[in-house]
Amino acid sequence: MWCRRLAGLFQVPCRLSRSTRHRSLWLPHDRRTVPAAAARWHHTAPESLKCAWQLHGDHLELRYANTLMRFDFVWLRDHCRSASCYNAKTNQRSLDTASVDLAIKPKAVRVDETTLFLTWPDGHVTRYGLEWLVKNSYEGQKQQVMHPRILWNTEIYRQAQVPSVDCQSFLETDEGLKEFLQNFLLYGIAFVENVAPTKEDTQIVAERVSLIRETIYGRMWYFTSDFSRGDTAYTKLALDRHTDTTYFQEPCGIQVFHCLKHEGTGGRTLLVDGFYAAEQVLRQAPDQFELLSKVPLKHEYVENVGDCHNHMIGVGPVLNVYPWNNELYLIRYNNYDRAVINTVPYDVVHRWYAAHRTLTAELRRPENELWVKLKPGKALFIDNWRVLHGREAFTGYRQLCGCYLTRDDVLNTARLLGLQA
Ligand SMILES: C[N+](C)(C)CCCC[C@H](N)C(=O)O
Ligand SMILES: O=C(O)CCC(=O)C(=O)O
Ligand SMILES: [Fe+2]
Repeated sequence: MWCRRLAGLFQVPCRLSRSTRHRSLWLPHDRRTVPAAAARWHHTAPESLKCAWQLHGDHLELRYANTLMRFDFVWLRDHCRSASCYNAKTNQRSLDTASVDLAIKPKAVRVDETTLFLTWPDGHVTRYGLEWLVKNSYEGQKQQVMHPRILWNTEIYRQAQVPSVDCQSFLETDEGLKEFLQNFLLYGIAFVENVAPTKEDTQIVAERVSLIRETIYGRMWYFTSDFSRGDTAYTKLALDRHTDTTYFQEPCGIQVFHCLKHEGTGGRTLLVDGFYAAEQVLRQAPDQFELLSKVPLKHEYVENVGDCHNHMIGVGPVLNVYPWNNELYLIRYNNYDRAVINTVPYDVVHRWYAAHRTLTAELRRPENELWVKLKPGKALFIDNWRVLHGREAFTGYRQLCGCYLTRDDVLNTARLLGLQA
């Protein structure tokens, strides 16, 4: 069980070609409403290959825009967009799904050039635009990614010459904010330049994008190497690449850093695209990728320093993928904060260590590392679900401020500006 390939990991999108072996089943067009018992192909126009459908005992099969879709009858009843089933003002379902007979079947089905019509046993009629069905069907979704991204190594990122946005245009124009967010969504990092080097100004910049996520570290935090908290971040030591708050059930979505002061040497910031590294693992060793996406483990934060007493535990795999299309959406990688592994039997744990090693080797390739020196005025936003950060050891006084953002609200802002997020 543990080692089974992810179903459809390499599956090509479910598109129907003309040479499909079902071809002989595609029967000529029939415009009449057909009783639900009919199990043969119907076309919307003679010879039309654009749209055809067939009723089966427990589902409707529909071919449209080169996509073969299968719809469960309860699904078709549940998503009815008629005024009594769906409130178009609030975009909310009014239908009580629990009142739908699980054995429901349409009494009659008809398809014209644009629309599917279903008549239910109680006489209720449901209509679906064929375009809507392609967009909203499982098969349609499977062919799409949720989040378009450009995976990068040092070379790819440098070649792309992604511009930083100027603070004024970021704060005052929608175009500035949109350009910033587009880069952030594509690369998982983005910079704002010419921010006044104070905590208050950093907060204004952060709040332009999202709500601040308050955590055990506060809302807006300052930190320096004073060991005021029981964590290596509050020292001058180097920090290897990691994502933050892996010990939360939902790790923070975005991290904002703004270096307010550094009088000394070292202290450069390291950035690595975790999804680029994970993709290399998927190519080289799909079984290892799968293991990393299936084996749940704990990360933990235990703190007892001064007045700070905290014990946080987060559970989840290193790689988190959407089950319907295997798209990676979250990497939890922090070897400092990884807890005792007690959720995995011994033979699996050994294979997990091997998989973790493969991923670590990719994450540590020098050609995947982006080193930047954060300076006062330059605020950095990091997608903490994707891009790992670290830092070089340093000397002297160094002060960083920043905050975490709630991911939902960053994506909300992006969608309102018309971006796919
Ligand atoms: C950013 N700030 C200094 C507030 C907190 C640092 C948290 C460090 C912790 N080891 C983690 O990786 O989550
Ligand atoms: O000091 C730094 O540059 C980053 C430290 C760190 O990893 C963190 O605060 O999350
Ligand atoms: Fe960190």
